[in-house]
Amino acid sequence: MADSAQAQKLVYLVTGGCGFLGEHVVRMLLQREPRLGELRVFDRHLGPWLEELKTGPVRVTAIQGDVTEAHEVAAAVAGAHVVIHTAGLVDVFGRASPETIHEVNVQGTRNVIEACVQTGTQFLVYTSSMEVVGPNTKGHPFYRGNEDTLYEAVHRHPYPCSKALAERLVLEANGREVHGGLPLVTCALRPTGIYGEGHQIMRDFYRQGLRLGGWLFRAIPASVEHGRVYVGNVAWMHVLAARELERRAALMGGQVYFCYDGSPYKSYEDFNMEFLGPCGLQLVGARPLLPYWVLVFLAALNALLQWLLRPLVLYAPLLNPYTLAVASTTFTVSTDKAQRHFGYEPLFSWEDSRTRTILWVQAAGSSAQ
Ligand SMILES: NC(=O)C1=CN([C@@H]2O[C@H](COP(=O)(O)OP(=O)(O)OC[C@H]3O[C@@H](n4cnc5c(N)ncnc54)[C@H](O)[C@@H]3O)[C@@H](O)[C@H]2O)C=CC1
Ligand SMILES: C[C@@H](CO)CCC[C@@H](C)[C@H]1CC[C@H]2[C@@H]3[C@H](O)CC4=CC(=O)CC[C@]4(C)[C@H]3CC[C@]12C
Repeated sequence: MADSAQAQKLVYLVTGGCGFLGEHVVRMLLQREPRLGELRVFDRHLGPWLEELKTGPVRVTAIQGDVTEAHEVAAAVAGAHVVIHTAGLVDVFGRASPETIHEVNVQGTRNVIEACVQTGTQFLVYTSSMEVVGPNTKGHPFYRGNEDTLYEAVHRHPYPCSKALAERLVLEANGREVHGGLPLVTCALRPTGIYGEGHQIMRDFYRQGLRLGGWLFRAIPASVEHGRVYVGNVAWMHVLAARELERRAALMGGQVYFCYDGSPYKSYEDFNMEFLGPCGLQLVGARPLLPYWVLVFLAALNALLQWLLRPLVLYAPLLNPYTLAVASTTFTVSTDKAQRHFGYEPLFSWEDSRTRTILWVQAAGSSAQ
């Protein structure tokens, strides 16, 4: 019995499998999941890199679809053993409307859950976010917190609101009976700010620095610490969680886990300089060059301009009241819950993660010129 279970080949579905994190999850599954028989990659926009994966020993099926369309999700989920749901609209810059963010992140997640229930898929791993917890609207620091740390989670921005609602749906669905009579087993992983190969904001900072002659200017005090996590380790945690959900259903079902690794706690800007520095950029100023109230004013001005210009053009700069609040609030995680529950250890050391990211930034920068 145990032998036949071990020999069984499994069908995995990764929603959002062509995104920044999703691509790493897809590649990690192919490298590190020995029981993988078929890998379905579901995304609204399929990447051309998927073609090269189709020549390997595992069947890779690319499915162009929209998580907001229940029938498309149900068709993709049917027959899958495990779903890793990373698809989401990551927008804290006001590019999409609050309704669209809600539709993709909340209704999309509801569709995934219902598809599991209808088609008999038993295991669901959801990519949540640290934003479900905070920083809150009051700017309270979250210092070396874990999954049990008490924190006043109050959100107003559509993105964290949507992630919190979706996470709740996923956790509440744990234990629901799926088609065939077995219980659904779910868990949610909460990455902090992810970095690594494919990180668009890092690339944008690099290009901006190049345009400014190699300089970036400090805006946030170095004392504000952020916990960041390497994308390869986030992907690895997804693969392990998905694998162990079956064996450890009673322990892991309905649980949340922060995604963590050995990346150092630093301010957002100082952390980025770990990669941008070796690529030739310099961060000017030991302290912020502008007083905080000026940044608050500029962020508010950007929000006003975005609102005024919306009928004519999309104005969505990096700085707005929400991104300023997140960047200016300490949020660091210190936990071993994933290690205790399913044996997670980071696959990539900080040195490896740093080197891989630097190489990617260098390549991304040169391809831009
Ligand atoms: N980037 C970060 O620092 C963090 C991201 N997360 C979460 O990780 C997940 C992945 O985020 P990223 O890879 O950074 O974003 P991303 O934007 O690179 O990837 C999201 C993927 O979902 C797809 N997608 C979006 N709407 C869709 C729809 N309606 N139907 C089907 N596919 C759709 C996109 O095409 C994209 O490929 C998201 O759920 C996000 O909330 C959580 C914590 C931190
Ligand atoms: C004030 C600027 C001066 O240089 C810096 C602005 C940086 C911001 C754009 C980023 C600072 C913190 C980031 C967020 C954080 O890493 C947590 C996140 C989790 C998610 O689930 C999605 C992305 C993000 C909200 C991330 C977005 C960019 C920042 C706000």
